[in-house]
Amino acid sequence: MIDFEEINPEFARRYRLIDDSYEFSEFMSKPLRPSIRVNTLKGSLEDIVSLLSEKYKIEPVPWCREGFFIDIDEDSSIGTSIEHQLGLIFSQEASSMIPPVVLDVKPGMLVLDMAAAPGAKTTQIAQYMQNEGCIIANDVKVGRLNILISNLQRCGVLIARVTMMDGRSFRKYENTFDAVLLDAPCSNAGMIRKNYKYLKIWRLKDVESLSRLQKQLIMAAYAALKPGGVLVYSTCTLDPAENEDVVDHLLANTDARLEEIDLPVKRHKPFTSFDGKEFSSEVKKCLRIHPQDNDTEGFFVAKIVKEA
Ligand SMILES: C[S@@+](CC[C@H](N)C(=O)[O-])C[C@H]1O[C@@H](n2cnc3c(N)ncnc32)[C@H](O)[C@@H]1O
Repeated sequence: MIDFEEINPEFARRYRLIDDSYEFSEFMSKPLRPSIRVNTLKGSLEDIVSLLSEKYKIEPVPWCREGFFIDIDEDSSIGTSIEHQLGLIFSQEASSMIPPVVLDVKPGMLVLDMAAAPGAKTTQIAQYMQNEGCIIANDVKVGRLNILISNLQRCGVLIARVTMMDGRSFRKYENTFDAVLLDAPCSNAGMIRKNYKYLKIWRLKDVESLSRLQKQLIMAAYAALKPGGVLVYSTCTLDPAENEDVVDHLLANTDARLEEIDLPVKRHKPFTSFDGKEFSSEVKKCLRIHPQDNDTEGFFVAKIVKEA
């Protein structure tokens, strides 16, 4: 089993406060189950699933109709498969399929994906919109935008306009978007199962500066949302400073409201206080997923609405 204390004592100290269970350490030490999302912009779900079933053993992801765990040996990569190259499937971690499901977009909407690269969620949103409407797919990093653009092209997404802006500057587009996804930059603790490098590079001071950035991004995302619209905030980390604290900041400074996330996903109770800070009891409506809950990455999702 992975020895957090030996690899990164600062991480071990912090995460003892977040989840000190044996199961947490056990699942953090296991490699992730590979999973894919079927891209219905390139064919029907039934046809692509039947094609995949001829080659692979697949098992549905309970919370995403197009998601499947896929039984491949560790050495073979989905990324080089013909199905992936043709855009029929997207290699995507199962918990990361949740935010677009919760965003609940419709064809014809104007949607902002504020931190979009490399585009797993943009392509998922586009398939739910059936390539009708418009998605502003934004990111601040040019190298990651190039990967986003190639993913959009591979998946047949026709409705995305790619922008390269600091997400915080979207605050000037007040009340503009029908739906906004902020899949925020984070300390990536949820991704340790994918690669132990995320454990080695984790620093508490980064969590603190990311928390400040996330609070500014969520305020801009909410400003850009139309009344009556939905904002989804998500991270692949479990630190309350990057999750409940950020949502609490939005609730304390705006008229934002939270909604329950009703999906068949096992979950942990959100923190209503941490590190001497109290949060609004509303944050109980957020979805906090620890790796042992569903054998996935650690993940956090909040569904926020702006009154019409
Ligand atoms: C968790 S990743 C997004 C993953 C993406 N949503 C997906 O599903 O493929 C967070 C992204 O935030 C971007 N980012 C970091 N700071 C940002 C900022 N100030 N404004 C907009 N994007 C930013 C990073 O470049 C990174 O691509």
